[in-house]
Amino acid sequence: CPFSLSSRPPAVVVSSSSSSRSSSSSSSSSSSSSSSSSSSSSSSSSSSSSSSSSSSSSSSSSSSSSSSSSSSSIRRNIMNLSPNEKRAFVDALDQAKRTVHPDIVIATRRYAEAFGPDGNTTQFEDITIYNYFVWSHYYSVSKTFLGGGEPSFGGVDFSHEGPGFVTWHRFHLLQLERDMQDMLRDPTFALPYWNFAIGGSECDICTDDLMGARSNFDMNSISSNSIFAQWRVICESVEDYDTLGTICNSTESTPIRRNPAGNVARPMVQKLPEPQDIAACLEVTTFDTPPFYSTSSQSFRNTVEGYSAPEGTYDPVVRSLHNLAHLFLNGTGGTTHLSPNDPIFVLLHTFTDAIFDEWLRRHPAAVYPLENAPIGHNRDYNMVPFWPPITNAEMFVTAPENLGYSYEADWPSRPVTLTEIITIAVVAALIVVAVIFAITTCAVRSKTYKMDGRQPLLGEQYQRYDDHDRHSDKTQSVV
Ligand SMILES: O=C(O)c1cc2cc(O)c(O)cc2[nH]1
Repeated sequence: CPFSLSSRPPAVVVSSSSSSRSSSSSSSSSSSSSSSSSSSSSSSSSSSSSSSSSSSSSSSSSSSSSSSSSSSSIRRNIMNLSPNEKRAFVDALDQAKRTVHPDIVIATRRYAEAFGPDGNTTQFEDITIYNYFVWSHYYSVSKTFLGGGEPSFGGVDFSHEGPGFVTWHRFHLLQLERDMQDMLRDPTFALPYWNFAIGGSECDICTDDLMGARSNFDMNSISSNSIFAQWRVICESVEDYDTLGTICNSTESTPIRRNPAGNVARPMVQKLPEPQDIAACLEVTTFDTPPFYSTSSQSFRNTVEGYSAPEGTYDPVVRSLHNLAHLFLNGTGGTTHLSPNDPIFVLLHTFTDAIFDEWLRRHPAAVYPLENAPIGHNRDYNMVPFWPPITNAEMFVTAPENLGYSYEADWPSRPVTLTEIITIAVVAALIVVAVIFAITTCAVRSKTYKMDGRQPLLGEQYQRYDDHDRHSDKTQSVV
């Protein structure tokens, strides 16, 4: 069982309550059947229970990644949820924000100080399910403390700018989804997604029934009608972490900041990606290319992450797809060490994962780099800070068949190129000419035939008969 979730991330210990999770990366069962979700302490029972995704038709035809029978949860477009389902999802997130994680505690000091000044006082804390989701992302991007007055080293990122970007965030979401399934006692609970590739400068999910509208009083805040206006962020004291060598703890501080499309200093991030950007990205044929970094060209991973143009060409000033959606949010959700504090992070990343899954489906021979990727990003490396160990390779598989979830999604088709338009026009013209030729030929033949049919009975034959008579041997008798 390579990623049983009954345990903890590195530098984190399991609390006494143990849940009996079972999941297998190979068997596609994500149903955490016998989940003991002892939502101890701060759990306030939010009303509704499951935002379980019932049926609902995936609209149109195109290539929707179909749900397989082996999938126990179906991730759907949040805009397609019913009002009750929307409310249930928002409530479930809020419940996760307030429910202490039944299995995990976080380390608040580095290993050297993990047992306290007396060597006997462990420096661990309880943390809520949602805040653990925030903490693990922070931990993966945090700088390395070097001590001795040296500035902390920021050259390591376990979850971005490398092939592990897609696999790391996939497991990150899966862990949250399973924790929430346990909390809700609903193994079919599924995280929805935000189709951020809608172009324009409107945040369609920024409404009070979903992720919170903009406050009327502060451009950078969430409306007080939204439950998310009550949320407080963790991991804000980066200065301390980098200079004192402390680690983010579970202390909550300020409200979420968000000002969609409001970055006046950077017009390029005032608009969301376009649908055709997804189509172009899905056509990039190679999963990742050397140097397996944010400078990679013709790399699907770097394209969906958003350091390349949608067609796959690296350009240092370009921000597209996932990165563009983060930067568009312009606030908590646009800062790497804080971004999951804004719950839009969940929906932005489920959509990024949906693109990854569709790409895997279309490129079954895809290869994940074995070596030469940044630290933590090689195929068989464990992803930091997840525990028990789970490798990138284990998440590089199609979700419906292997991981127990699927996406209900329609994918935009690539716009037709000028060359294709010209080719189509030429072929169409040739067909028209051929049809006209065929019709004309038929018409002429039919006319000839009709004229033949109107030949008088005494025609050529008789003339020939006459001729025959005229030229034949006169000695022959005529009957
Ligand atoms: O500047 C970027 O491209 C950028 C910001 C940002 C924030 C975030 O939380 C991410 O996960 C990625 C990211 N990229």
